[in-house]
Amino acid sequence: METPTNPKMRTQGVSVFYGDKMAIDDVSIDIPAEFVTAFIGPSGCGKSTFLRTLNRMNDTIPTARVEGTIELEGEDIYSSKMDVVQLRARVGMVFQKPNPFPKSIYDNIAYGPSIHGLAEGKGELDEIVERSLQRAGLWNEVKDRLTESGTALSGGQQQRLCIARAIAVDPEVILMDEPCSALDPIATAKIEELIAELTGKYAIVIVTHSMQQAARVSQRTAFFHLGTMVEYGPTSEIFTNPLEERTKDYITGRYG
Ligand SMILES: Nc1ncnc2c1ncn2[C@@H]1O[C@H](COP(=O)(O)OP(=O)(O)OP(=O)(O)O)[C@@H](O)[C@H]1O
Repeated sequence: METPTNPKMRTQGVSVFYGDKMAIDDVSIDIPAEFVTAFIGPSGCGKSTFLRTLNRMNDTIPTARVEGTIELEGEDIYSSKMDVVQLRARVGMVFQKPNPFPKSIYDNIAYGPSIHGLAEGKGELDEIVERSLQRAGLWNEVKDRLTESGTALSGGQQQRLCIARAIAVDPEVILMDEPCSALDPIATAKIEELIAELTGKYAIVIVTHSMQQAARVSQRTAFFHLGTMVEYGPTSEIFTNPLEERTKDYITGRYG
C-alpha cells in the first residue's frame, strides 16, 4: 500500500471500551491531509466509535475509554495540555442528522468564529459567513434569508449549513458520520459534490453505510469488522482487489 504523503492525523494502537466491552481493538491508521478517507463496514463494527476518537467526541460518553495514541500534526490530542474546544474547531464534525442551532442562518455560521476570536469586527464576520456558505454551496440559496432560522431549511440545506458551520472556524480535518443517511438522493448528490469540492482543502473522514458512496467520494478506504480495522488502502484497490477475504466478502455483499 502506498503511504500517505502527508499524514494529518495518526493513530497508534487505539482501542476503545464502553465499560468492559471493547468496541475498537488496536487500530493504527494514518489519515492523509490531501484525501477523503472512508470508513466502511457492517453495522456495529465500530466505525462511528473510532471516528469519534479523532476529535474526542467520546469524552461526552461517561463509560467510554480510549487507549493508544492519536496525534494531530504530531500533537497528542489526548494530552492534558490539549484544549478540547480548540481541538474540535481544528477537527470539526458533521453528524448523521443535521443539527443546526435554533438560531438564524447567519448566527449558525458566525457563532464559532465569534467564540474563537477569528473575526475583528462585524465586517470580517460577514465575510466569514459569506465565504463559508459559498464553500458549502449554500450561499445562493440563503443569501436573502440570513436572518431566518437555520431549522427552517430543508434537510439537505441544513446539512450544508452544518458543513458551512464546521468550515467557518477554519478546520484542518472534517469528520462526517453518515452525513447523507437522513437525506433524499438529490440532497445526497449535492453533499457528495460538495465533498468533492472540499477534497484537498481539508482532510475529510467519512463514515458511510453505502459502498457506492465510499467509492464515489473517497480516495482511501478503511474496512472495519467486529472492532478491528481489517484493511486500509486506496479506495480503488479495496473495491477491486482487496487483500483480505473478509473485505472481499463484504464488498461482494456476502454480509453486512
Ligand atoms: N454509547 C455507547 N455505549 C455503549 N456501547 C456503545 C455505545 N455506542 C456504541 N456502542 C457499541 O459499540 C459497538 C460499535 O458501535 P458503533 O456505533 O461505533 O458502530 P458502527 O460501525 O458505527 O455502527 P452503525 O453503522 O450501525 O452506526 C457496538 O457494539 C455498539 O453497540
